[in-house]
Amino acid sequence: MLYDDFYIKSLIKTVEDWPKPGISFRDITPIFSDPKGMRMVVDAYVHRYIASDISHIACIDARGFLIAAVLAYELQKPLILIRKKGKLPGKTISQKYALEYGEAELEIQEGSVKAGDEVLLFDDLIATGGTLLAAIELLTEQGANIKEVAAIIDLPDLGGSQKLRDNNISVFGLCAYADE
Ligand SMILES: O=P(O)(O)OC[C@H]1O[C@H](OP(=O)(O)OP(=O)(O)O)[C@H](O)[C@@H]1O
Ligand SMILES: Nc1ncnc2[nH]cnc12
Repeated sequence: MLYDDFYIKSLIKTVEDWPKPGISFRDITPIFSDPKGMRMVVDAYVHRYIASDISHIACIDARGFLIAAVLAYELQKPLILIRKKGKLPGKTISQKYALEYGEAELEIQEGSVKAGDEVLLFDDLIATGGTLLAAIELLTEQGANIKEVAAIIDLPDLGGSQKLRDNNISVFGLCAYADE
């Protein structure tokens, strides 16, 4: 199904002053209750990555899991979960970070990637880029290469996608919300 930016944006709802005053929260959950929207988003990523040489798809807790799991299934690639602190059993490596509306800590299981792995890192949204940069640190610390970062929404005014590009990370955002 051909990607239609207008259609996808008609599904994404903006909630003002949530979870904190001053934040315009871009709610992607209606995409998942709309089979056409879900198909359109998944197809856009399948089309982009079907012929690429990615070896793994990594994704970030929690909204990043939703599309990444379907994409990993479609592309038949192993899926690596990067989770909020305290959720993964066994030996983990963790990384603290700041995001648009708070602070948190991400973890990955030790040995989930290795040198030579070509990872597509997926999250739902790029704001300040703090979350993705922390995830990149966890993956590269174990020797993996970040082939590309993909997200449904980019908020370029918050500087995250530029910060990633400044760190030589390739970034693919499906749709963008710049200051309207
Ligand atoms: O670019 P940043 O400023 O770091 O913000 C982007 C992150 O913020 C949201 O995650 P959140 O921690 O709210 O988690 P959730 O997916 O569990 O709702 C979103 O899903 C991204 O991961
Ligand atoms: N403005 C925003 N909307 C939805 N998720 C977010 N994560 C960080 N900033 C966000």
